Amino acid sequence: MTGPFLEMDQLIMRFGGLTAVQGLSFKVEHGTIHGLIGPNGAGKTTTFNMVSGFYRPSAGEVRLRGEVISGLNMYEVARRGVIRTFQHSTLFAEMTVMENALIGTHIAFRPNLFAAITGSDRPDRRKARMRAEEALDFFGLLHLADVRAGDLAHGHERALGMAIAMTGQPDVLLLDEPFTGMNPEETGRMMELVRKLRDNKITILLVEHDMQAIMGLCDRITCMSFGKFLAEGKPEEIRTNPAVIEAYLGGGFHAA
Ligand SMILES: Nc1ncnc2c1ncn2[C@@H]1O[C@H](COP(=O)(O)OP(=O)(O)OP(=O)(O)O)[C@@H](O)[C@H]1O
Repeated sequence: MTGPFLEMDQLIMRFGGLTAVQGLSFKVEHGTIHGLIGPNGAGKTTTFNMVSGFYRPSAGEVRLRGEVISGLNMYEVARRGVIRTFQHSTLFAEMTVMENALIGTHIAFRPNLFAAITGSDRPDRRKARMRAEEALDFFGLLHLADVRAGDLAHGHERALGMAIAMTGQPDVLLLDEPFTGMNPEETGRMMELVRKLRDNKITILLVEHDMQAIMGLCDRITCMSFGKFLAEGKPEEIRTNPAVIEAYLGGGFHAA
């Protein structure tokens, strides 16, 4: 691999007259947990959407291992190993935990109608089930495999969202506010799991408002404000950066 692992280069996103992201550049190193922070409306979610292929940038590029991935659709981006979770739950409430996890595996195993008719997709289906079981086990959900997703406790629901993303075997996992609505115990447990993902060489880009979680988890943090790059550094550098503190003033920056 030459150059940085994941690179955002001069990203611009315009919505009509509003420029939500204005020339944002930063790099994410392989195997790290990289935080993206900024006050409300700074452009974090829009940036995520450009990285995951949900939005095509108005200008600029996202590169993975030097290959341009911006402009590809979400499915193509996922096939290259970049998979996101959503801020709000997108589970199928009426389906079981296992069924939800199996849906995630379809990102990796392109469903093939012909193979399904002839039965030649059976090994794939077995592999998909193994992968789904592995992901559920990793997130401590295997014992809940037959429970309706809609009946899960909030912490388990968020964990299932991550397990679904993991069944796609990402190299890069984009986590959008994974700790929202979690109690401190659930947050602590989830932080441990995110560290374990990093131990397994998965690169994490994390948007999160819980500053304690961000500061405790991230190797590096990029802070944006009004759609622009503001600062980058290690958690302790960001916590004490005057420009970052200023950007958050009035917005409730409680860097523990
Ligand atoms: N689809 C859209 N159409 C028009 N404007 C949008 C759209 N999505 C976001 N915006 C605007 O772009 C700006 C950045 O929004 P974005 O959601 O990316 O910020 P954020 O940093 O994720 O905020 P928060 O922390 O509140 O989630 C905001 O002014 C928002 O209103």
